[in-house]
Amino acid sequence: MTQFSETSPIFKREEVLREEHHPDDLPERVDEMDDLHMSLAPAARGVGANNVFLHGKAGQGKTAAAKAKLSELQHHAEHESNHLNLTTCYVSCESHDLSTSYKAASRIYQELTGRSRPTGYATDVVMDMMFEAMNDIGGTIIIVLDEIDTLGDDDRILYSLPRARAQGYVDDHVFPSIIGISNDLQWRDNLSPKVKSSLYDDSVLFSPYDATQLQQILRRRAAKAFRDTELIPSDKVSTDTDQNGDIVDVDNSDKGFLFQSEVLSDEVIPLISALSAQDTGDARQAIKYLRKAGELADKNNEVHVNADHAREAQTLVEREAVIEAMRKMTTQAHLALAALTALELSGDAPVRAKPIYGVYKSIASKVDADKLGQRRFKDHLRELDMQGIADGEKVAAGSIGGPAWEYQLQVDTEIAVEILKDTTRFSNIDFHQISNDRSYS
Ligand SMILES: Nc1ncnc2c1ncn2[C@@H]1O[C@H](COP(=O)(O)OP(=O)(O)OP(=O)(O)O)[C@@H](O)[C@H]1O
Repeated sequence: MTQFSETSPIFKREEVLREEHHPDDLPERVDEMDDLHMSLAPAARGVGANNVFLHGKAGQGKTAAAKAKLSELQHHAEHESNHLNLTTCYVSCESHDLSTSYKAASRIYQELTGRSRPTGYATDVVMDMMFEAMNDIGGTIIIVLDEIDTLGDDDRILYSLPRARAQGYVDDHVFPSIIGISNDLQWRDNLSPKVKSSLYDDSVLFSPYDATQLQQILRRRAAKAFRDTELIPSDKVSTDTDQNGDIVDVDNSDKGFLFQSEVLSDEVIPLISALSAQDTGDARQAIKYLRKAGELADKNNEVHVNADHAREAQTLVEREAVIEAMRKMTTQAHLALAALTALELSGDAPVRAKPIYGVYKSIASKVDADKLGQRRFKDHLRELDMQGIADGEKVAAGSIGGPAWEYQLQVDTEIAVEILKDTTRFSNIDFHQISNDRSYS
């Protein structure tokens, strides 16, 4: 039996590699932080911040930048300013499932007042309660709405909140504004012109990190998280040390820091950075790979993290992401997955789309779901392929001509069954029985 241990040969402070760690400095985002600074600067002058929209792909530091800049402003309000009465409020629309203006307004009300979320009122009433709470607080109020696209088409709050002063929803002594954050560019483009013009006075684009920037981010984290790993100010480094390539910017000063680690082999951070940069340039993903690589070494009681750990970490993290994607799929996508899973269990995969469609229709009847036509059903198979859940391969055309495709699962069949059975609709389905029942196809 493996014993639990209070110490690790690898980690010093592994929590630094978790999502809840908030960096104070983001030297790779100096320009974006400057833009954000300009948008918030009017608040320091007592006239309220501009509304600003931060956009860019996932894991590009949008949330981290907003939180860091707001804490700078908060520090200014508390220690440097005589007049700035500042209230900030961070709301994650996705985590709290804020898919309507009603839900968003009631959550903001809760955050501002500390009271419970109002329920059972009309949307207008809850919006009024939110504005009334702002009147009670007074001064500059900056609301961060993260994953703002969760609101979908219900854009009422996005119209009312940024224009609250102009519309007279709040008193003259109140200056509310929004920092909206989204990685869904399509959603932003589809906003009505009315909302677009009121929601963002300013907008800041966060473009994907390249491999060099990711290396810097990882080295700063690694120096805090791993044992015998540090950043040494370059003016304190003895001249006979080889400084090639590992100088890290820590706090936007001109002073570089030399990265040294007894635990991470030299290739680990460049490899992880290259893997993540080739993919989406997502810092969250890169940090996850680094943490997982450390955990793998730790699990084996090894004292060094090497490139093999990093590669295995990537495989494991990607697999977890696919599983997460499977859980979040729509009913129709789950039905397509269910049909392919049943055929995988019966040993019939790789299998063409037509027999999968037959099994799909049978399962759809069994769970009382709508049945799509064959063409739209095939879109779902292609979607499973794109998400890495299934593998589709073009095979020789049938006698009538045209390309034919064969599909097989890319994920472990038992995992697919487990995830489907977690979905209420499929909880009573016996996939092993379906796979034995030839009448399905
Ligand atoms: N320049 C940076 N320096 C240090 N850590 C960073 C940097 N950029 C991002 N991170 C870290 O990467 C992770 C993801 O960043 P963040 O949540 O800010 O991204 P995001 O752009 O808001 O992504 P999403 O749209 O998916 O929410 C966080 O752990 C954050 O601390």
